[in-house]
Amino acid sequence: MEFQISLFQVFVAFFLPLVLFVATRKSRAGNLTRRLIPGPRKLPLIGNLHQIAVSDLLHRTLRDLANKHGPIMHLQLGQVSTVVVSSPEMAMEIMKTHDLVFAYRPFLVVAMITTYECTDIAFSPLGNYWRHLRKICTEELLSAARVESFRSIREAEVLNLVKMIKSDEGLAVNLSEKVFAMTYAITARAAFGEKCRDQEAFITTVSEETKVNSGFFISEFFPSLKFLDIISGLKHRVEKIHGEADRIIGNIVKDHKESRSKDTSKDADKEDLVDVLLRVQEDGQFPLTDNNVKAIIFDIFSGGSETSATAVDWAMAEMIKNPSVMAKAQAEVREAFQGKGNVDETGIHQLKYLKCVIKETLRLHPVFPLLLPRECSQSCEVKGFEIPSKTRVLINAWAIGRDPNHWPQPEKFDPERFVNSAVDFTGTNFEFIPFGAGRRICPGLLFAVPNVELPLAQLLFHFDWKLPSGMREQEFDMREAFGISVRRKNDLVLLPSPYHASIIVT
Ligand code: HEM
Repeated sequence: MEFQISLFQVFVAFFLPLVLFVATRKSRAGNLTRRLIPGPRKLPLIGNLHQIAVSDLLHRTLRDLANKHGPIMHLQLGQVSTVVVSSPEMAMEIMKTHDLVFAYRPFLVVAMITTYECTDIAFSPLGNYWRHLRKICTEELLSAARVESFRSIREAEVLNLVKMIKSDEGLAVNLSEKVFAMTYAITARAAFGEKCRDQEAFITTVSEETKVNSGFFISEFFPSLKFLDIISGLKHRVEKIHGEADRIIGNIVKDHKESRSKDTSKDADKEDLVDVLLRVQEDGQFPLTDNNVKAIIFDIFSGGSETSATAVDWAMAEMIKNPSVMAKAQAEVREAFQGKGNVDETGIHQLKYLKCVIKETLRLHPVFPLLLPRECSQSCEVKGFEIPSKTRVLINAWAIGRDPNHWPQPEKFDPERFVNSAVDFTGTNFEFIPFGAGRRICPGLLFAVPNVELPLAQLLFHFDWKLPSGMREQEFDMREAFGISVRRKNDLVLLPSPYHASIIVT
């Protein structure tokens, strides 16, 4: 990460004259909004880039700027005219009132490479192809019935996690590492079925690709200077990693095709996600190429694994910092599953307080603090401000979740605020949008929730948790790492002790 920031500084220092020359000729739409939407003063050519480069945690920098300039703010980021939205009211304007205009994604060089030319779900432009993919998600891939069909996979992998923790009894465990490995294993089994060749290699490559994608690409701010990504070697690095991931997923798809041609009688409820996509491909009602199938599987991996693990990680960290919350959540889960000695998904709906803990975690730590970037498809008036076509729009869900006008004591971790509250993350309460809202809302919500609930319930049921000796809650590290999705900067290392009523660990 330090490398990426210093690359930016080197860029500003040495390439500025070049930028001056090219950008004056190629800059488009940018300045149109200047007199219309408030924003900080801009420098020639780099605009406001110097103001956002002060920290690598963009959501925090943007919140500080919004506090000075307002909930709708214009920034000129190099050549890219950008509007940042930081209040629930403005978010509702973008994602509800004018959702059709703003449900586009900007063209990003790195996304072109890693998403098979934007034929995945997340970066595909609004249109028939994207609509069809979303339909496949709701009806087939990520439906409630499909998610339920993966229940035994989740239960088995979470139990594995519990057993692994138990096997290191008496030692501090790197919980982050183990939880990330577990969610990748769940997604891999749901996507590919029982262990398939190269599964481990695929997981390693995808997580590497996710890391590189979170880096700083000059072309994101200076689209006309794409060649600098080539000179810096970043484009080559992404292409290399993606080439390897493509080779592996290509083999997996090929193996699935071969086994389908031998056995055509697979029950729909036994299908893995690659099977589902290949069946849609075979049906032929909607043309899906092999690359389209691969692009969708990549989305499910990058969307499905790290996100849930990140949420579990932050929830455990917050509970360690707030022992009374942990005690209450633990009492709830132990009371509900006392007779069984283990948690399964049949009774998990009883854990009302745990659900509040998860909501509170996602309020303070939305996995994508700026959601995914949107683009305005045609000039549009929003609350009296004119946003020109092609403007990039960032929605600061992190700042919105901490808006003092909507959340009393916004910085406090207090799950009680969700007890007896109807506020939910399904995209109708714009003060709480960790999964986004509108047409582009996360289609993996039903898949994500049990991936967060079950591990947390099991971790709380089977173990008591504390910090390794010598570390106190007050000095516990809660820093965030740089990235599009925001993980903890340092892994969560905790000391577990087994619970006597557990049938697994005692
Ligand atoms: C805690 C877990 C998760 C969180 C917090 C989360 C959050 C988000 C957010 C904020 C967006 C962008 C919404 C917007 O632009 O308005 C998104 C999009 C998306 N998510 Fe998730 N997600 C999670 C889990 C998942 C899972 C499990 C899957 C798939 C299995 C998934 C697949 C996707 C896809 C494909 C998109 C792109 C949708 C589109 O552009 O049409 N996500 N997610």
